[in-house]
Amino acid sequence: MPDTATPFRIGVPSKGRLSELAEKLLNEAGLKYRRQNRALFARVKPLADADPPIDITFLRTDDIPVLCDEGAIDLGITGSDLVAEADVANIETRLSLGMGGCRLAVCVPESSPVVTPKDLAGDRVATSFPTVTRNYLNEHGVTGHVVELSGSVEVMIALGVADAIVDLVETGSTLAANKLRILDTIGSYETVLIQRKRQRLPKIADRIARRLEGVVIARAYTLLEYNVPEAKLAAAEAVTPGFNSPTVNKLEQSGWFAVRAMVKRSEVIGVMERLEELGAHAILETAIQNCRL
Ligand SMILES: Nc1ncnc2c1ncn2[C@@H]1O[C@H](COP(=O)(O)OP(=O)(O)OP(=O)(O)O)[C@@H](O)[C@H]1O
Ligand SMILES: O=P(O)(O)OC[C@H]1O[C@H](OP(=O)(O)OP(=O)(O)O)[C@H](O)[C@@H]1O
Ligand SMILES: [Mg+2]
Repeated sequence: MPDTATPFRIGVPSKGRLSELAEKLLNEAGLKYRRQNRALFARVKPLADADPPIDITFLRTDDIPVLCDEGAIDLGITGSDLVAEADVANIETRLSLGMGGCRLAVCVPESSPVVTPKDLAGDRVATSFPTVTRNYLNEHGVTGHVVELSGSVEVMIALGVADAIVDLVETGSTLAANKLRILDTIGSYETVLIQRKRQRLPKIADRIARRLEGVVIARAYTLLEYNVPEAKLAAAEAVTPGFNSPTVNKLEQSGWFAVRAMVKRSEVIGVMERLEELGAHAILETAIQNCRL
């Protein structure tokens, strides 16, 4: 019998760049809460009367994978880089949340003679991602000394503590400011929803994941509507295939069709220009607040 007395716990970052992003995402998915000063929990209305209460649990971002693995929280919002670093067995990624994109890179001074990862042999590598770093060095058959730190890794070469670093890169401005260059990219990461492999309350977890998925898709897509002559309809549908398929309706004006389709936000300007070139008229873009597909 599942333990329905214990609240359903969602671990979210208590501070830092992901904290507000996570709160906004959960709010848009209908999970609204207010954190009282520095409280550890904030209660959300249950999704259904019979459900246990849902507690948003405010944690260090890097602790969320471990606490999910230990069963202290049922779902967690954290960085997939931190999931890789935690390297725990009982969790899985349920959903990419379309935010917090970044890379983990091996970086060396701009003036360094190092050209390939093998040139790092015997070097000191400073990082706050020791597990990922050791795995990377092993994969490349390189023995190096990993200097484990909790932050401000980018200054360790200048401090004479390291010959290279493994750190997160988003815009590259920290590297430039410290006269560092990327030797190799270990991986790309983003913010994810994680869950225990054996869910305590799977129905609630599924419902929350579906709500978040609706918001994530709505943020990534926009709705495009336009009118197009029959002769160009097939070409236009190829430009706007939609999430599954476009909606097409005959217009009163003979030989013309109205098309409505979801288009990736990142592509919509180019799509509108291609439709215009095809002879489409009344091309309208509408934001999608939420969706279920
Ligand atoms: N430029 C970035 N620097 C650090 N983390 C980033 C960056 N871009 C995205 N992220 C994501 O945010 C996570 C770090 O969030 P977290 O809140 O722990 O640290 P933070 O926002 O850097 O705050 P602080 O480092 O001050 O604790 C990373 O693990 C990564 O998934
Ligand atoms: O490529 P960029 O856009 O410069 O971002 C990467 C930098 O951002 C993070 O540091 P953060 O700002 O989180 O400070 P921290 O070192 O205290 O975590 C990360 O540790 C890098 O140093
Ligand atoms: Mg940081």
